[in-house]
Amino acid sequence: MASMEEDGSVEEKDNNNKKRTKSAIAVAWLTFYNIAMTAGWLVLAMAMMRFYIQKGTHKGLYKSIARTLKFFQTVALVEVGHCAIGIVRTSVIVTGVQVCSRIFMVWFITNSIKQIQNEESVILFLVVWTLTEITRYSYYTFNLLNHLPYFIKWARYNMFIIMYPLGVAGELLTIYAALPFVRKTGMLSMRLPNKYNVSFDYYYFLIIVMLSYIPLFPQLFFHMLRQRRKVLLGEIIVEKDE
Ligand SMILES: CCCCCCCCCCCCC/C=C/C(=O)SCCNC(=O)CCNC(=O)[C@H](O)C(C)(C)COP(=O)(O)OP(=O)(O)OC[C@H]1O[C@@H](n2cnc3c(N)ncnc32)[C@H](O)[C@@H]1OP(=O)(O)O
Repeated sequence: MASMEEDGSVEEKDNNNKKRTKSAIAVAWLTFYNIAMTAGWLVLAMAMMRFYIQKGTHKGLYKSIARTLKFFQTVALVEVGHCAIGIVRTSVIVTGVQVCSRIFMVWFITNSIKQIQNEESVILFLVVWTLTEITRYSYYTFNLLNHLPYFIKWARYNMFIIMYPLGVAGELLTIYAALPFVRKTGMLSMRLPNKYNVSFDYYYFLIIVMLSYIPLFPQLFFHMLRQRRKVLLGEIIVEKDE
């Protein structure tokens, strides 16, 4: 009996140790990830400023930062994995919509349609994303290190009130600017007849994507308002199970 109790407590200790080790690994990974992403978006911010100061125009700016942007925005897919395996307390759906819509904007709109890369709306969402991500990833980093300056916390949970609508405006205007090119070229579309017997019109798909902002954006925005109330005002918020 004594030996069983001993075994039990050894097993319990072992489990606790595993939990501690796992969370230590998770914390180490998240700290590394957030520092790398803060650095990445800072590099982007500096590259954009340097370009504008040197050239005095936004024309050509997207092209000059495209590789770095594609890399860091695509890496953000890892965040959906963080939620799925439970190392961060965030909804997979909220993160998935946020990350996928950004990746879609980068790869399937701005990168694929060269004619729109110099639109002001592209610069608008790029500046907004950059400011948002520098704040967000530095918030997570300092939070993990238990040394969170209040102004970063304040910025994380206040800036989105202006940045979110501005970012969405930049994205929607960019998709809108892409529509004539997509219609003219028939890019990424499949017309019948074809061997798969499938028809897909990217032009109408983009219109559906634009319309999907109407139900999805308020949900993301209100999610952030709830987070703001929780973190800045200390309100206890009971989230529905997903
Ligand atoms: C096929 C194409 C489909 C297209 C469909 C289109 C529809 C799209 C419609 C909507 C479009 C939106 C487009 C977006 C535009 C922009 O981004 S504009 C720029 C402004 N944007 C913002 O301000 C973004 C704000 N939103 C968010 O930050 C997101 O909601 C979020 C990224 C999902 C984050 O929210 P959430 O994680 O829930 O809140 P937090 O308070 O930050 O975190 C909760 C807890 O999780 C911890 N955590 C999360 N991530 C990390 C991490 N990387 N490292 C460490 N910890 C992390 C965080 O600390 C919190 O933990 P606790 O403190 O313990 O609660």
